[in-house]
Amino acid sequence: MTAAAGGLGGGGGGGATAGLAPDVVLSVRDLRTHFVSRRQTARSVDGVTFDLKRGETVAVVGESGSGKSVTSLSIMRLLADPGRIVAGEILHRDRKGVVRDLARASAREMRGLRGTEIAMIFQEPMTSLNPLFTVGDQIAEMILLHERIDRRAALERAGDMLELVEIPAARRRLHDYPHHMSGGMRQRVMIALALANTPSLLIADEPTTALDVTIQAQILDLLRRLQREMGMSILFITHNLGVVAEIAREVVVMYAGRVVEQAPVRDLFARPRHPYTEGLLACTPNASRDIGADGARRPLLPIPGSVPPITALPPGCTYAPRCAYAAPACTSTVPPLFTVAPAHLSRCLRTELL
Ligand SMILES: Nc1ncnc2c1ncn2[C@@H]1O[C@H](COP(=O)(O)OP(=O)(O)OP(=O)(O)O)[C@@H](O)[C@H]1O
Repeated sequence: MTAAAGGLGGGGGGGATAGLAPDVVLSVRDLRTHFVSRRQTARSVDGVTFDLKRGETVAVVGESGSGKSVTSLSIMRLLADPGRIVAGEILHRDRKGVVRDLARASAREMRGLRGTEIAMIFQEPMTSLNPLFTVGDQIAEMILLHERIDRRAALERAGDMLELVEIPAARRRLHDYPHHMSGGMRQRVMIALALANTPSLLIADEPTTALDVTIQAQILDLLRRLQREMGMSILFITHNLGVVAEIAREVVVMYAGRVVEQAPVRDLFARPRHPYTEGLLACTPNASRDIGADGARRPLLPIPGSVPPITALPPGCTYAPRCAYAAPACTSTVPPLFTVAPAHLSRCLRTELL
């Protein structure tokens, strides 16, 4: 694969970059990531498009298997074999204003970008933390990878990072091993590690899913504060629409590898326009929606059925087999994304019914 950075670098024009607004840090354009084997093709991500502005948060939401993680791993270029980006662009603007198409960046360029410009946090902190080293050493090591300072200065900075993520007695905890810490504290250490080099983009893949509700709220608060202070952009991956309302300004709803609805958070909650989003909202615990006009609690209703296997999608709208509004036309045509309101897209032939 050839490096495209030279051609796009500097934001000096050139086809793709020319259309990138100056406040956009990440522009994913018609991304297609497939897993092709001799027996079958999994179109795990099939035409995903969204923009993420500086200092803002976009949430990607959907049930298990909808393609959220494959989208984030495509951006990081950490796809497992035989996963390949087969089409589309992933334009990223670094802190110096240089725009690269990550879909075409070389492995060497990606190594330089991961951890400095683009960082990732996961549901399970132990996927990022090494059990054999103290948390201080791990954060210092991350800083030393990208900065020419001495070890003592790096450890000092690691202490600052632990303070930044509000770990009590931070400097003393530098010498702890990850397994000495609670799940919530480990998640804070992972955030410190991810933010050690002040990335322009943080990808957070279900970072609060494994935590109890109180700790979850604290971690979301922390991410919001750090985002305000550091000005980074966050791509937040979750299956939980309740969390989306807390953190994001814009939502991308995915189903079976495709975007089915995309809108500012408020509009999506006020008036979901795709039956799948309506279904997700109906099974999301949320105070304002759980209580009906009569004051009675509404039951949370799961969406019937499950996401179809990505290698055997039904023809037409892939949600039609589960959809209460499905009409005969839905099973013959893949609907395009319709603009149903300003900045609000829905991939449904019957959007007007909602
Ligand atoms: N290595 C792989 N080989 C083949 N198919 C894969 C591979 N990795 C992912 N897929 C398929 O891609 C589809 C999307 O998976 P993905 O992990 O992105 O879903 P997700 O929405 O993130 O779900 P979850 O919330 O469970 O992580 C799934 O159908 C999955 O089976």
